[in-house]
Amino acid sequence: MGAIEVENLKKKYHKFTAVDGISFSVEEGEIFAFLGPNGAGKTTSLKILTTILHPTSGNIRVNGYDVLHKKNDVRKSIGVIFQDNSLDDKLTAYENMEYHAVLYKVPKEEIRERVDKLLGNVELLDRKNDLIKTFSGGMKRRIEIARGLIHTPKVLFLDEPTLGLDAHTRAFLWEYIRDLKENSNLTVFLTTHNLDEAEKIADRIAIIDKGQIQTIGTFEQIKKMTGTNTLEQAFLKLTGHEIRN
Ligand SMILES: Nc1ncnc2c1ncn2[C@@H]1O[C@H](COP(=O)(O)OP(=O)(O)OP(=O)(O)O)[C@@H](O)[C@H]1O
Repeated sequence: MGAIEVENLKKKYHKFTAVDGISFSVEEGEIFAFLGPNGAGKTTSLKILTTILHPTSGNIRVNGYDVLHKKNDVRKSIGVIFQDNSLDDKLTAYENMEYHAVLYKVPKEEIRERVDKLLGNVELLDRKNDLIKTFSGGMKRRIEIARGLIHTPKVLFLDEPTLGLDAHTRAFLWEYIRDLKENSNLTVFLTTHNLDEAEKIADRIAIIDKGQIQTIGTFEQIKKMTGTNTLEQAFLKLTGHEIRN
């Protein structure tokens, strides 16, 4: 059984088809990237996989749980980091993490240790008692990722994880995500329109455009299948040059 299994997923917003019958699976411990231009259907797919949105049709399982009928089981077994900052600016880093831990029923006696360890991993332990409103965008994203791991999820979903971050924070997060995979067998599903991001951290990439998967494979397989030398060339070959709205 894959960590994520998707069969013929469709999502319509009224008459507009945002996701048009996609199928794929992600193995446990794999880093899988959904790479696509603006409006491709990446965020819509991620919201369906994380039970935020209802699909129009399709069979979707995450950690073996059906996203329509076992919502709570899915939610308990995943961590999700969306594009928008979802931290409470008026609370400290520690309090934001603690709040999330309580919500996810982390045993009370384990909370302090887990928070400290995760804050240490993202190099923000010394700032744990500072208010989030004093943090930079990159620091907030690091806290969000640490927070998303507090209940030891089996699958981590990241929507454009490094959008708007500087090169140092991007490199740090890419390395951190790879470390998580190596050391805890975490499965990672991320959306991105950053070719570099997909190439640097994903084990496999699905190129999605106009609601459909154009190709799936490793970076090397995609280059071979498209007869190109770089992911950028493959991407443009598969998705064309037209600007998306
Ligand atoms: N609530 C909604 N109502 C109507 N249309 C929507 C809604 N949400 C998204 N769409 C449309 O569905 C399509 C896919 O959007 P989605 O946000 O999934 O794309 P994306 O690949 O994540 O793009 P981006 O990289 O720009 O975030 C877009 O054309 C978008 O305008």
